[in-house]
Amino acid sequence: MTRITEAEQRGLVAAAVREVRATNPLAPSITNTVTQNFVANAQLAVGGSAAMVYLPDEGECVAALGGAVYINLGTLLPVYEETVPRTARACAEAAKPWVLDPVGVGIGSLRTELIRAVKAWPAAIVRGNASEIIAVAELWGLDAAADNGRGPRGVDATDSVEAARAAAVAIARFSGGAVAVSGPTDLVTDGAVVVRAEGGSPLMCSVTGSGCSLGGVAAVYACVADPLTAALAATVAYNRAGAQAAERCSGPGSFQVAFLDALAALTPEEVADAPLAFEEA
Ligand SMILES: Nc1ncnc2c1ncn2[C@@H]1O[C@H](COP(=O)(O)OP(=O)(O)O)[C@@H](O)[C@H]1O
Ligand SMILES: Cc1ncsc1CCOP(=O)(O)O
Ligand SMILES: [Mg+2]
Repeated sequence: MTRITEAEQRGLVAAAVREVRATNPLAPSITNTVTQNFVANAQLAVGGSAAMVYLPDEGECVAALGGAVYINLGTLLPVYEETVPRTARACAEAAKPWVLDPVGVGIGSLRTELIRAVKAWPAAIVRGNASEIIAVAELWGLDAAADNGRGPRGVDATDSVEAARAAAVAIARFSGGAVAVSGPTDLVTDGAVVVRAEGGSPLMCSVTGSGCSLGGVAAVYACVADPLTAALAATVAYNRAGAQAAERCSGPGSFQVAFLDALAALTPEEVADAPLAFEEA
């Protein structure tokens, strides 16, 4: 099968950005208590609609209501033992894409159990920092090279994005979806192509929720686009808005405000014209 061209892929990204603004799709979330507000505001800034839920039947309900669901394991509650697998299963049964952010994998046993459990209904997009992506590939038994990872330090990466390349490709080939690895240079893959995206700002590491909200925005784009296009659109939007916000702010507090403003003002053309490097996986 011949792949679409780079220009066609950029066209799909622009179309996704445009369609989200035109249709205001709902991407509900089960996400951590630290960054819910930022996730919801970022989803709204790109033109989507947000709804945060906790309970198992709520997860099943929003899997039916939404165009895509975002599941982020950042702060687990006992009820998530039921909520997360039931929601992932409901998404699979309804053929709705869902996005996994395995925040803090390695802290306690429930995160590990949940990541193992949802392998049965894999996410259309797995989004995380390098150490989290390596840890997921290891937990799913996908990538022999993955055990080179040093592992996350809490919610932060200790591995380089390049160190997660093989793990990302392995997860995408297993899931049939896309994987987005964030860092100074982001890497997005569908298992066939690997795309590297420059931009953003180191200030994004000083604002909690930069990664979480990137996952929430990827879910918004997954409401209207295939997983690779959605992951790319979110990644590029973040790189553009992050770079613009860094020029306008005076520190992390004003960065977050400027970032949401920049995200809301992004045009489809700006997102589609971003610096991207494509290569075969
Ligand atoms: N040093 C950096 N320079 C530019 N952008 C960065 C840098 N570090 C992270 N980012 C951006 O910040 C966002 C969150 O990435 P990251 O910090 O890796 O996620 P997480 O918060 O989940 O660990 C992404 O959009 C990423 O591109
Ligand atoms: C600090 C923290 N603790 C548990 S979840 C969370 C938020 C992590 O957000 P991000 O991964 O986007 O930096
Ligand atoms: Mg994170």
